[in-house]
Amino acid sequence: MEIAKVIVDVPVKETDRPFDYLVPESMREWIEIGSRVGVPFGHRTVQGFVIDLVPRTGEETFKLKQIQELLDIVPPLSKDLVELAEWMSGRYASNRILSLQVMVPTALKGKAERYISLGDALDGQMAGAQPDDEVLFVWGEESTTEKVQQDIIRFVKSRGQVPLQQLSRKYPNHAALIKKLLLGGVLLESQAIKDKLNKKTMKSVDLAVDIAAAQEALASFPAKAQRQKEILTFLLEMKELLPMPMKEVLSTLQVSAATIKGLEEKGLIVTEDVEVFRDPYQGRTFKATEPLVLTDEQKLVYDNINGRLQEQRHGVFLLHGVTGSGKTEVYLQTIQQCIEQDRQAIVLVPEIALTPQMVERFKGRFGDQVAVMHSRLSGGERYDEWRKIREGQVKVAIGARSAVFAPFSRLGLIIMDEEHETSYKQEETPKYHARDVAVKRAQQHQAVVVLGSATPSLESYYAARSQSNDDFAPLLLEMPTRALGNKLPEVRIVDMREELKDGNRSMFSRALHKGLEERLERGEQTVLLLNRRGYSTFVMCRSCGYVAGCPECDISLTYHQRSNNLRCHYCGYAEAAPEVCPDCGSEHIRYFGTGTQRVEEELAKLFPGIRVIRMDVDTTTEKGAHEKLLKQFREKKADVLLGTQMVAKGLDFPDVTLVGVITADSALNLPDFRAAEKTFQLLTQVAGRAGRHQLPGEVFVQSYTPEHYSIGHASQHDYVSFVREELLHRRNLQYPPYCRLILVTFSHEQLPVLIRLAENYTRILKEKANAAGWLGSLDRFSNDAFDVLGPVASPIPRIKNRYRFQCMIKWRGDVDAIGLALATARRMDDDVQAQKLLISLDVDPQMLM
Ligand SMILES: Nc1ncnc2c1ncn2[C@@H]1O[C@H](COP(=O)(O)OP(=O)(O)OP(=O)(O)O)[C@@H](O)[C@H]1O
Ligand SMILES: [Zn+2]
Ligand SMILES: [Zn+2]
Repeated sequence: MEIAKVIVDVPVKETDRPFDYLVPESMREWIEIGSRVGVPFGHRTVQGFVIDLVPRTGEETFKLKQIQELLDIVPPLSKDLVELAEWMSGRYASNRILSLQVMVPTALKGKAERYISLGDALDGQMAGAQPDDEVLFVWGEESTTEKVQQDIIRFVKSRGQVPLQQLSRKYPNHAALIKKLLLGGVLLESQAIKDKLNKKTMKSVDLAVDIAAAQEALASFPAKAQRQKEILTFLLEMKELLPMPMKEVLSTLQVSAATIKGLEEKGLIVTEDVEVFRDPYQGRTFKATEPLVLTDEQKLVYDNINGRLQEQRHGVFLLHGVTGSGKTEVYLQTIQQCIEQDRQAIVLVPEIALTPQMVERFKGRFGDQVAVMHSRLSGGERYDEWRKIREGQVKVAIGARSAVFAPFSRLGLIIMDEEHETSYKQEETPKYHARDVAVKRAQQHQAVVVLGSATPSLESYYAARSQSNDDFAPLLLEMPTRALGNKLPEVRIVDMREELKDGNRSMFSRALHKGLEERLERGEQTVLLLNRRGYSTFVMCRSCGYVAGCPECDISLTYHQRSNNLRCHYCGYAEAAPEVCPDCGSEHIRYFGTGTQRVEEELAKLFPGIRVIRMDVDTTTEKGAHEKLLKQFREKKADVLLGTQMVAKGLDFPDVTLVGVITADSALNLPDFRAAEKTFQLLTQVAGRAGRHQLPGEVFVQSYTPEHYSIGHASQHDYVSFVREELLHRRNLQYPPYCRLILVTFSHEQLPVLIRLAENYTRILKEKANAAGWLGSLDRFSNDAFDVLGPVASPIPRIKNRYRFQCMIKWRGDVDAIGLALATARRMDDDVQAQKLLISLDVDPQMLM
């Protein structure tokens, strides 16, 4: 007997370690690292993942319990994913079970029993079988694999669906073979019959006899059975494709269901329900595309990446290519190479950019070899896509963040488009960043990572420039010009303070108004961006652009309506909300608020008859809505596409010649040290939507602080100057990439208890750091550093009746800050138990609010 190390599904600290279970003899061949099992735990049975198997030494002092059941035949996780989960748990201070679970589709998390049925790859397998041969596999009999295989197939076929447990009991010594059949699609693993919802079946037609018998029957058919003869002939012709969907037979031959029934009664064919993969893109045709001849710039980049790919050696590239430089074409051709090596590729895109246009480009080039993992897919659809990946039916997986766990076995390439996007960071535990996971996973597979963006994150760019960070130092590749040779659009900044001064109280400046008018006359299109991020939270003067900021932290203060004061969410500084502007004395100081709906109304008022498509959270909640709206816009059923961040990314519309940004500053004033970076990125991206094809583009950026460097550099499309200036700020204030952050959030129902415990935590943390000899504060010139800010009330100070406090750890170098933060949290276990304190760690947080 062997011992399995199992991580159980009880996500509390006490159980965050492997437990030992005996592997019963009957499961020995079936259980592998990555298997999902049911094990007794306390008084109940819980699920768990096998993360290791060790031989039994016989020295166990107490009686170990046995694994009770095996939940899937093919383990949902492979050994490398189990290792990755372990790494992730350490890297992001997450419970192991949560790290493992994030890698498997939700459909697999349920308790439903697994069943085995026949898959649709059966044709070849059944060709030699004699369906009426009654010799069944006999226990102990010497037999060839071939024979066992036929036997298994016949067994499953005769029962329709066989519970997994039953199959493993009947064939205890043929686990490898059954797994092979499952991976080859000959057998199919599915949920219990009771949740039929999860499975889609199709009425199909198959031959009930072998080919020779069918041909024989055909030859001796009476002449009057012409229709039946046609069907049989057709099925024989299509024998490789059997079973065929009934619908297809009916429509191709124009025969009736009754005729098919007649043949079935003769025992020549069978009709049955066959499970089909739900293809969410079914019925949509994708125009096939051919590789384009690369421009010189593209070629250089491509050669670099491909060189590493051919060596089958790990490497990370940061592709900095301006909007429209043709990054996608480089991705496509690199993927082609990867496929030709018989390896597989993952393409990560921000959820928001997972538009049909993006999918179309990959489906257009690689067709059915692409699986799409979209969060809007149903659980069942996602499960199907996941299975296609695991079974090697597809070569490319495209999806948001979690697609980084696509269960490919021969991974060659991971592409991360728009690598700067914050949505690559998961906000729930495990709070992983897909970029780090991608790099780690690629390391395991000797695969290549390509991080692409027109506006790389400062962390990535800095790492590439300085080559200092050893576990992540990408090689920098640049594409500074557009693939089609056209210029980047001209960006004009409109000073909204001047507009107000001149009596224009509208949300549209005169220039943008005129621009819109011209587009309407010429029948060209406009994209309008309303950056809603951060609205209503900061205080700004409409006369002079003054924004209330923290004197200590260089971030804007957040307005708190209830207490009518302004607070800093980093250090806790607070002041009363001003009545008049402290800078210019104007009374036009207020907290900001406007919405897409208001813009839409204003547009209708100013331009009667204007056709506007509004795209924001309200109009895109429905499945497929996003896609429908974009399609309408592409078909020129509207003059204006108005929306939030959603309209800024990845869209390529030839007739868009005007882009307007209603208020560029709104994100600048968030209490987030990345505010300037985010603003720069957004402006650059949205400006990049204009003039991508023949027609030249024009961009108006409306702003109350036009002198801000993020706006100025974005208008010049000058990434490098922006970065230089931004890095200076980051260095002065000691923010990433000059250090790393850990955000520790505490919550409790009682405020005084919370404050005491949060203070305890920070005190212990500081003491330990001191004892370890790490510096107390961040010195600009020290290599190792550790510092703690806070605790202060969280930006959202109470959620669901729990008060929240937080502290921020800044660290750098060889100090084990993550370990210390976690150890300190665990040391407070008693408090956690007795007083219901919750502590959550966010390593490298993206959201500071
Ligand atoms: N080698 C090429 N020859 C001709 N056209 C090309 C070539 N490469 C790209 N294009 C075209 O240039 C346009 C811009 O390319 P693409 O959308 O891939 O740029 P991108 O770098 O991904 O831009 P963004 O960051 O804005 O999404 C597309 O219409 C694309 O078809
Ligand atoms: Zn003012
Ligand atoms: Zn502050």
